[in-house]
Amino acid sequence: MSGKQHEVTFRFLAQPTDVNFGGKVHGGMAMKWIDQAGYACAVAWSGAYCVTVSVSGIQFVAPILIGDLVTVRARLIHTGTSSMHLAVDVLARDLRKGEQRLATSCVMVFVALDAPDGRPTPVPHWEPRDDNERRLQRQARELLELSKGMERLVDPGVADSD
Ligand SMILES: CCCCCCCCCCCCCCCC(=O)SCCNC(=O)CCNC(=O)[C@H](O)C(C)(C)COP(=O)(O)OP(=O)(O)OC[C@H]1O[C@@H](n2cnc3c(N)ncnc32)[C@H](O)[C@@H]1OP(=O)(O)O
Repeated sequence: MSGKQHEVTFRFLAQPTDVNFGGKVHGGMAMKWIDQAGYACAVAWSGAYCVTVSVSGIQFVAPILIGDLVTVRARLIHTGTSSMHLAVDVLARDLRKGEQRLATSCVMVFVALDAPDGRPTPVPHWEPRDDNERRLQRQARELLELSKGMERLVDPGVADSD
């Protein structure tokens, strides 16, 4: 069934174990949910084991509180040969008031592997279907160029410096 499902949504309640001393969900917890939803979306699209290679432009725009209904939505916005670029949004709803707000968003890149410790393997091609998806695909390509620029800033000797 690879190449069919381009979107995955998780829904659950924010729990006391997810929050910090201020009563707000830890940024790291939100990132874990984002990684899991992105992983599920990438595996569903590719039909292969996938690894995270980058997370870009992560923004924490509103807090998530205990008891909020959390929605994590990951959707495909670009495919390369073995890579899948996903927009991931985290929404929080106060169930007493019914108001939903955007809490966190980012763009992630996953790569499909031919085995859990294997090499990159091709994924089904994804085509945008409307102007909004074409805009998101353009942004994914721009972020990829920025990401390549960041890679050039990494000191290749850093792994030997300890
Ligand atoms: C047995 C089953 C177990 C199941 C279990 C279930 C567990 C259920 C819980 C799951 C929870 C969540 C799980 C999340 C998954 C992880 O968290 S995985 C852990 C974190 N990630 C990693 O360890 C990945 C480490 N990186 C690598 O191993 C290597 O970089 C890779 C990914 C194999 C790529 O190797 P490479 O030599 O760079 O390959 P290369 O051919 O040059 O590039 C491949 C593609 O990557 C792209 N790429 C490389 N670097 C970048 C970058 N910085 N930015 C953008 N694109 C990039 C390239 O553009 C290329 O794209 P395409 O042109 O093919 O479309």
